[in-house]
Amino acid sequence: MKDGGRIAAAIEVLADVDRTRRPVQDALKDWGLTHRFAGSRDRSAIGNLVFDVLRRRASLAARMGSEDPRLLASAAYALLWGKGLDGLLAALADDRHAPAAPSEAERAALLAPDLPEGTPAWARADVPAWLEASLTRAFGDRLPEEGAALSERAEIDLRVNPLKSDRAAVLEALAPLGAVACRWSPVGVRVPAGATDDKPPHVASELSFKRGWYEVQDEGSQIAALIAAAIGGGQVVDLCAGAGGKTLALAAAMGNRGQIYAYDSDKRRFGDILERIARAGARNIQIREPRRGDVLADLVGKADLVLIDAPCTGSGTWRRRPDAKWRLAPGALETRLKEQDAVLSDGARLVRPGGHLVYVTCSVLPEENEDRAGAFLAAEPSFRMADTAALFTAATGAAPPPHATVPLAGGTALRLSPATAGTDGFFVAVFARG
Ligand SMILES: C[S@@+](CC[C@H](N)C(=O)[O-])C[C@H]1O[C@@H](n2cnc3c(N)ncnc32)[C@H](O)[C@@H]1O
Repeated sequence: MKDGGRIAAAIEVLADVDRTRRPVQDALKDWGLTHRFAGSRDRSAIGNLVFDVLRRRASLAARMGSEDPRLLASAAYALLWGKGLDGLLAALADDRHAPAAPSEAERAALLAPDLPEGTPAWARADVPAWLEASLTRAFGDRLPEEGAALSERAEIDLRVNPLKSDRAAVLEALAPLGAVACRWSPVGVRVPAGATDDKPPHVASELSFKRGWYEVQDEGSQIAALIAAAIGGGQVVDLCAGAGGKTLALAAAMGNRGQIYAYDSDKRRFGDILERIARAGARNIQIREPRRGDVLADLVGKADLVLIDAPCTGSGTWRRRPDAKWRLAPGALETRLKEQDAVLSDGARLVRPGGHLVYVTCSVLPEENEDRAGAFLAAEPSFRMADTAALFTAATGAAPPPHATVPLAGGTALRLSPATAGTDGFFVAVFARG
């Protein structure tokens, strides 16, 4: 396929997502099934263009004065892919499957040096209008740059598994993919995402992955697990274990010593956790499946450390799931807040006196983060806020990135973001039980 046809395909997929409100991955997959002539490079280009439009949807729409997928995809091709108006016109002229060329007024919009006057801050920052106040609370006058960084294409981060390998070996094995060491995580490796029609690197098909040398895990998530591990303690509960991303990171950081109890209230979320544990060579993980009755009753007041990787809106991961950014609704946020309070209370009872609770979200919204931490401290007077920023330094050997430290109730929490840390957005708060 030529670029004109790829732009037309991206428009079709975007229109499908607008019409059906279904996840973009499903729409892309269906497009692929009904257009079998498209090669894998074409599919990558179409997917990349669709995702790039979704990342910048609000600012592209403000520029073009319309949400018409034809204009959004054309603008993304010309402006985000660096082809310019001339490159766009050439691609459209070169392919009979291409969409209509832009009108005179549309061309002027594409060439304008800035967004139209009066474009609201949320559209400039490419965040949902209803979250502008909340994100301004989080980022203050840095909202434009934080929003822009949340709208970039993300690299792929890997966590090296020291139970099976080391960072030098993984860097060597993945040198053909352009792998480099991560900035903060001592076990982090970063692989570039690629540009325009590049296929995303398929790190899971490498032999080194199958040997258990690394897992795919954002550096922010690695840091959260490293902070928990830096606290120390042999009896650890991972209360929201899901498929075990943080469980495995903890097992590795603990050198297979101690005991990690991995629980999730929804057993379907364990997914392929057993396979992952086996591949990683982790031997200190015990899975506690939810059943009738309290399957954690024997751990009440016993845990040195309870990790709560809480259910959240995922607003810190918008780079990877840009359609979720626009689908998120106030009702879903309200539901997450209730779940977060509930799971914090579930976790608190497990912590022994002198033990710690680590609260983590992959969200940057204060409602899910410092507000939940404040509500927790008010509800559980035996806990006090610890110095999470100091634990960041203990875990990484570096001071936290600028703007990441959140002073809170006499201690500190951390808000990592793509703009400040180059990671997904994460919040980490450590509480100590008196
Ligand atoms: C952010 S995900 C966990 C991701 C996982 N820790 C990882 O690193 O791959 C949150 C998980 O919390 C679980 N969850 C929600 N409420 C819970 C509760 N009250 N108790 C335990 N798990 C809960 C959800 O089922 C979901 O799997």
